[in-house]
Amino acid sequence: MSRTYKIKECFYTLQGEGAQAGRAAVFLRFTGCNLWSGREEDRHAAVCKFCDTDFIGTDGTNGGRYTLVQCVELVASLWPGGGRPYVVCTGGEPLLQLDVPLIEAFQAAGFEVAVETNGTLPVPEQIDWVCVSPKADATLAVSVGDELKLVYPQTEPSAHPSRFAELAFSHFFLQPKDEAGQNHLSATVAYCLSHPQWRVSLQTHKIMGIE
Ligand SMILES: C[S@@+](CC[C@H](N)C(=O)[O-])C[C@H]1O[C@@H](n2cnc3c(N)ncnc32)[C@H](O)[C@@H]1O
Ligand SMILES: Nc1nc2[nH]cc(C(=O)O)c2c(=O)[nH]1
Ligand code: SF4
Ligand SMILES: [Mg+2]
Repeated sequence: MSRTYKIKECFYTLQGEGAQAGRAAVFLRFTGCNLWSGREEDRHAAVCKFCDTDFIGTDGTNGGRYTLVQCVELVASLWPGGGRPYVVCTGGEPLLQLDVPLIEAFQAAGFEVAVETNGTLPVPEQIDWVCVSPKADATLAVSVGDELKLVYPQTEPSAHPSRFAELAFSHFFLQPKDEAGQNHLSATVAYCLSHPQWRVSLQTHKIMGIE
């Protein structure tokens, strides 16, 4: 019996964030994270406290347990044809499950493979686009990638943007923290104006009203 991947949900949408914002993509959301259980009652004690995502279980759109072949079939079935097929592996923390055989199987099916990771786990070099989003209280294990996308502000000094500015990324983004009753946009704009290495990343899917 071959291994299975636990998938929360899988859907076709536009990448909302970062340097690839606006690009059509199949999102594959893996179940589970190493920085929060995903349960509201644990949020205050979690390493990562501001998460905007439900990544528990397999009950979302197209969720379930999939073998490698089934996973690739699912993702490929959601691509409409044309363009450059693109799959964004997210979660939860996708690198708890995403492995080299699955990455290479997506690529063999014609997909470019992206990952959204919290940067605490090693990143397989086969991945085509690596987005790292460091978290204040988690040790950063990744210092190279395509984009570093820091949720801002995180009040802890360990997550100040200056801590990441010298790392080997091609793009540096500050993404305003989406937090009930708070507006972090003006602080994000102000930091980017005074530190031009950084660009603003808006969560444009939320503005557009898509997944
Ligand atoms: C839900 S996470 C999943 C991938 C991975 N665990 C990570 O943290 O990068 C996807 C992206 O959403 C960002 N994010 C999570 N909660 C957010 C919030 N409340 N406001 C803005 N961005 C948020 C994360 O930092 C990450 O860049
Ligand atoms: N449209 C869209 N873009 C995204 N970029 C990163 C996301 C994520 O949750 O990882 C996300 C998401 O959930 N939806
Ligand atoms: S590391 Fe990512 S998935 Fe995990 S709790 Fe934080 S934002 Fe959510
Ligand atoms: Mg999201």
